[in-house]
Amino acid sequence: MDGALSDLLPACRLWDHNLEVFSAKDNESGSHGSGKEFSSANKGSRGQDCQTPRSGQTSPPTQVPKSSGGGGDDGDGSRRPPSGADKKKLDCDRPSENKTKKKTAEEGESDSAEAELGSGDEAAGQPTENGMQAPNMVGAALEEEFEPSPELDQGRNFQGARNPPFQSFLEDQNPPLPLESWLPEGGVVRPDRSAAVGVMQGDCGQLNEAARRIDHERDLDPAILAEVQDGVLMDEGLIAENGHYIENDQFLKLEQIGKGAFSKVFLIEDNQSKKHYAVKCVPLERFFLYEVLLWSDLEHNNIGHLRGVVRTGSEVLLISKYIPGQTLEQMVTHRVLSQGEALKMVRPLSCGVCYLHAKDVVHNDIKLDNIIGEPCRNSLVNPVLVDFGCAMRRVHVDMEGVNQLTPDVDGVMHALISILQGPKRTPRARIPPSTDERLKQFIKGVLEDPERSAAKTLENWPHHLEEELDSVPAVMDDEGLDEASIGVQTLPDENPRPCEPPRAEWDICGFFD
Ligand SMILES: Nc1ncnc2c1ncn2[C@@H]1O[C@H](COP(=O)(O)OP(=O)(O)OP(=O)(O)O)[C@@H](O)[C@H]1O
Repeated sequence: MDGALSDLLPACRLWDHNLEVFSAKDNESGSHGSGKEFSSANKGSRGQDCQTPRSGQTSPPTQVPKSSGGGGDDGDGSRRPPSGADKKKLDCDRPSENKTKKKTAEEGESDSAEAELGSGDEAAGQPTENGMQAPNMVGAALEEEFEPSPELDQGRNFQGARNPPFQSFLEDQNPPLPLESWLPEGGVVRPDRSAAVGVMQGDCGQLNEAARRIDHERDLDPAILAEVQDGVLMDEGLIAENGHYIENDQFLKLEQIGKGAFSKVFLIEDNQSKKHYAVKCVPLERFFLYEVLLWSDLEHNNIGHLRGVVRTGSEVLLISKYIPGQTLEQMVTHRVLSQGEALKMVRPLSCGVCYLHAKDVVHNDIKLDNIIGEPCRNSLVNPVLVDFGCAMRRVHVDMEGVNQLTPDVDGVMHALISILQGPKRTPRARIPPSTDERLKQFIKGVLEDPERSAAKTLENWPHHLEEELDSVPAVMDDEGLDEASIGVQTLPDENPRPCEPPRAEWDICGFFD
């Protein structure tokens, strides 16, 4: 591995160089690209702390995407809506938009772009053959808001276009470099202005396109946003009507089933199909484009399925397949699993993680809270990984001393240990050293190899170990099991490390040496 790494050192520098460019762009614009390649996405964008590595964990360099289009960063990486000053700056950066507004004012017409644009459009708001609403007054206003400007067309608010030193650097090159050459492959381009506005049935590509559009829409006047929905549904059980997917009209909210830092998750029922889905409601300013781009084409038994994205007013609904059951976090507080059971649960989880890695997606936030235990026919549960808010695209250039899959390997190990610790969560509970060594070996083998398919993972899984450990209790109970025999150690109370993996023993980073 070392050899391969040193061979790649020149490439590392290239990557670092690109990182600078991406960081500059992202910091300025908050346009996150297609998720094709980037160093590290994190929930910093939504004010969460997942960029903080777990103790002792080596993490890839972190960049904090900031609010797009003039929105700011609160210092903690969280997004906030554009302030007055931001908006002013944004206005300066959008000459064509200013021009339009100025023209409107000069003509003494209504302040509202809708009024100006809507007049004479007789077909406005009428459903078309495909059930979509024809561009109406509001749609026209949206288009007006998206009046093209060179930099927006090349990659929204592209840093180079508004940064004179950077632009002159490009021009100074011999031959001069076009701005586009600095966009990452598949970088965010402005959505097609003729794209329909409303909610439609579509495929994964259309869903991603809608997500990009929604990401841009955060800059729009809330009054305009309130008038029209936008989004794509890609499940036959989610049925939009006349470009709408509205609570009570097209679906019913049944109950709240989860809560994130900035979101609430509800169980909904589609009014026509009567099918159930989970809907994560995120304020538009907290909408994280990468979450959708990286999640939308994932189809695996152990990965949640994104089925639709809809913006309603200033809220974005991420609609996914509903997974009945508790999170593993909730589960382990009520059940004590044997080591074998825990291992059986980690097996399909590892398959899901291998599937992700084979698709170059690193989840980056694997923990019991983000794994839902779907009841199966046998008494076990099928673990399903959700929440792609921290996910990142793996870059195919190695970084010095950092394996990009480490956070996920670490996450699976941590999950396994947390399951084994069970309800008691003794600060330093751990499995017996002999088992520890064997587990380390196969989890290392299974998860560090991005080429390994999920099927191969299953093939190589040490089923014998599961059987062997089936009868071995995972935690000491209140009656006081023999601590030595199950390898549980408890640190003194003054030094508690709840929910922390015992790093020294697992030495996960050491796997990659
Ligand atoms: N598809 C689903 N089916 C059932 N429950 C779900 C589903 N998706 C999410 N949940 C529940 O909602 C909780 C929060 O969801 P999720 O982890 O996606 O939000 P979050 O990322 O924590 O939110 P935020 O990004 O605002 O922090 C989960 O822990 C789970 O209990």
